[in-house]
Amino acid sequence: MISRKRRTITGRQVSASVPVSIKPAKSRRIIRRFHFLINKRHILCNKLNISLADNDENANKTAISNSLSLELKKQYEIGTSRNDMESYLLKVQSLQSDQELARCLGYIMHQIHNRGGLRDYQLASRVGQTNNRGGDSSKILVQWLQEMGHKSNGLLSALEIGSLSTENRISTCGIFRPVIRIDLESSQPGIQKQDFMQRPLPKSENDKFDFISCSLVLNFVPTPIQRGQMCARFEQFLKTNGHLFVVLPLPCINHSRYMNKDHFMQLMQFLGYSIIRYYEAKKLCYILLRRTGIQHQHDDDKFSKKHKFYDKPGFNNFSIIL
Ligand SMILES: C[S@@+](CC[C@H](N)C(=O)[O-])C[C@H]1O[C@@H](n2cnc3c(N)ncnc32)[C@H](O)[C@@H]1O
Repeated sequence: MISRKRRTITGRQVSASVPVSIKPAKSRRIIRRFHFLINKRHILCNKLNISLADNDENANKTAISNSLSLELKKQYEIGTSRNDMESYLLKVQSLQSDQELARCLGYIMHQIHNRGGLRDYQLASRVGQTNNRGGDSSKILVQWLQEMGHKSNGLLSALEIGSLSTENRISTCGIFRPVIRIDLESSQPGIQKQDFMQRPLPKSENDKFDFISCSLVLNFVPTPIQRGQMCARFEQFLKTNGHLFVVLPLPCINHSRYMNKDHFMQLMQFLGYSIIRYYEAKKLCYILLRRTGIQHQHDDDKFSKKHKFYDKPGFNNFSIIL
């Protein structure tokens, strides 16, 4: 159970202190719906030749208003005819006219940013972090750090990307001070609204972090190239020998045509990390890496292209390209 400020997932008004609980099936539905929207957004942007270099709402609005679209802005700002738009979304691949494509994109933006799509997605994810649903993923990180001899003396700085709560173990364990928490959409005080890809670069080694946590964020990033850009960017925020904690849904690693555990590890080694810990749970995999700065060499196109490792029915297309 968690506290939430504005409304329940069904739209009912609640006071700040009323805890909200969402049944697992409903959480899954919200999360699936959100991934459906960002997937369609990606297809539409490609068809419209709009480059959404990030997930930022304002950047999206700018990209959109520069390119098309009274039609699109109209949909974005007021949103209309839900049933029609939903049926359009199911056939975006076959839509041809820019006007139709722009209407769909505007509708998606409206759903994500104005109709609470991202907010409800975060809420569903936060409910998934409660103890009776497995707890937040930084529990594993803290357990590992304690095994490695780190004490609760607040000597290390941490950046938590995609932060949904100030109460996660990373914030309460006492090992880290400060913990800077950022998210595309701040869901509570203490979490800055910021896109990591737009975060100003540190000016000196001292401004860098000892730890970066990136739990269930890479899979949220819409394209393989943008995921690669995020992986490459961590380095600029990490002190030498600093640690990076990555959590991914297990199917990204064990059920993708274009990714597996070895390939992910080699990609991170190529970027100058060594692997410290790896753990697979039922649904997630947890990886702790240390930034050594020593890059492992590989064939030129090993990470700059997709390589098909498996071609089995039901596999997904998760990949990372540098
Ligand atoms: C599934 S939630 C995961 C949250 C939490 N870290 C966890 O482990 O459950 C993904 C979050 O990552 C955030 N996110 C995605 N891309 C981001 C970026 N470029 N910068 C900051 N936050 C980002 C999203 O807004 C979303 O709240």
